[in-house]
Amino acid sequence: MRPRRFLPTGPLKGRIRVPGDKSISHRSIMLGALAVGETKVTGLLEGEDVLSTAAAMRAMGATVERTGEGAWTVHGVGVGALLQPQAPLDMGNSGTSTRLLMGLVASHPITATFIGDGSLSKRPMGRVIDPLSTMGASFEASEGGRLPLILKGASPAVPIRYRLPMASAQVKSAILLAGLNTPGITTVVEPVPTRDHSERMLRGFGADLAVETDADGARVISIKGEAELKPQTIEVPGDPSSAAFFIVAALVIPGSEVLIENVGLNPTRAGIVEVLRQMGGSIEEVNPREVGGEPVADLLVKHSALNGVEVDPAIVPAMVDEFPVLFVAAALAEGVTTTTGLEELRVKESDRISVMAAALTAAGATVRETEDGMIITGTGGEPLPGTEHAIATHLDHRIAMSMAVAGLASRAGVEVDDVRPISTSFPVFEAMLEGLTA
Ligand SMILES: O=C(O)C1=C[C@@H](OP(=O)(O)O)[C@@H](O)[C@H](O)C1
Ligand SMILES: C=C(OP(=O)(O)O)C(=O)O
Repeated sequence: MRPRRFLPTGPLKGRIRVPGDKSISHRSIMLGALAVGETKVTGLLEGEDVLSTAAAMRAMGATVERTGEGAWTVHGVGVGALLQPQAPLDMGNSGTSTRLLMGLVASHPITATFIGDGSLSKRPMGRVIDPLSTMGASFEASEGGRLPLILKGASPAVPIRYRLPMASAQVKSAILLAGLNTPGITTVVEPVPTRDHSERMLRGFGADLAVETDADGARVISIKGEAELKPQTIEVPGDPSSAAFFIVAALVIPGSEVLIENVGLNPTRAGIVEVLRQMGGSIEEVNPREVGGEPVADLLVKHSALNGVEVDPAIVPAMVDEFPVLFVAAALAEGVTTTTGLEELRVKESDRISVMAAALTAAGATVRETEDGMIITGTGGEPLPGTEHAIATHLDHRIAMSMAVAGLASRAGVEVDDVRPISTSFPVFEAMLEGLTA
């Protein structure tokens, strides 16, 4: 464990460029590994989660190489040609790697064992085991459908039409990726839209994928199997989930003004910007453009007096990973912030409702945990008192970074028990913070 106390700071000033989007980075390597020929990726996130995906694709036959900072090449094997891995696939802390790769393996004639760290081994995999079993894959999972698990792929797999029982881009993507090597048409019905990077990128790689809206307003996504993917050149935009920590820090620390360059603003991801603006946050989009088929802008963020809001549960999937840091913003706002519809937060790297409620309480904030959310009464801009003892982050990078931001806006600082998990998604977080406070 590497504990650290994040101390109160003066204004954040300067410009930063956050690392590449984690979701797009995972998918760049996976799809590159299924295309015959050379895929070139720039701006790849070199976090541990993405490195787990890279190692797994190597173990299944692809050549995945780093050629420079964030610059990678992938030589793929072709859809249907993944090789039998010779050792268990270690997914580390990464739910996305695990669930998406389970989809890929499910329709290949190979068997793979998936293992992970203490956090990942507690997370539910039944949500992908169910649809992938219907497609013909078989599973030997640990109790409750958890890792470690052994997955035997089906060849040929059977196409399905599956209605998502929860809002999850990982489950959607697992089924679509399984559909790539399944004869016929595989369909996912998505009542609540979630991040659409898989759809955009599968199309970009040449898969035959259609998206329609049914009579009830659900998205119906169909992919034609036995696809042939063509290698691509991909520029990965900056990760809005990483930018969120610095957006909130700049908003809550008096005198701050920060320009965050190259932030991905795909509408299925940008909910945090919308909610912080509703709270009164000054976030200006400078130089809007397209990068890698995704909308991107530089964000100019200035310290603002924030007000509590009632967050519309319909926006939850578009900011599902940003709630921990939103709770911090709410704890420093004027008035009450209410969040509902957050049940999915309980099955992330930690139970992000309970863990953040405990951490913010320890830092002196006024919060009440509910079954599906949190009600927070803010300080009206006064710093939080801070923590006496280290708060428990439970191997959850987003808890560590959110409470780091809370520490910057506190009187005594906030101590987190372990900052190592930060490198799963944002290895340069501490260095960037230093740069802005120097
Ligand atoms: O598809 C993806 O890349 C992701 C989907 C989300 O998970 P769920 O699908 O479990 O909501 C998100 O929390 C995760 O960080 C990345
Ligand atoms: C939930 C997250 O990631 P994953 O599910 O890939 O572990 C996250 O990064 O916040």
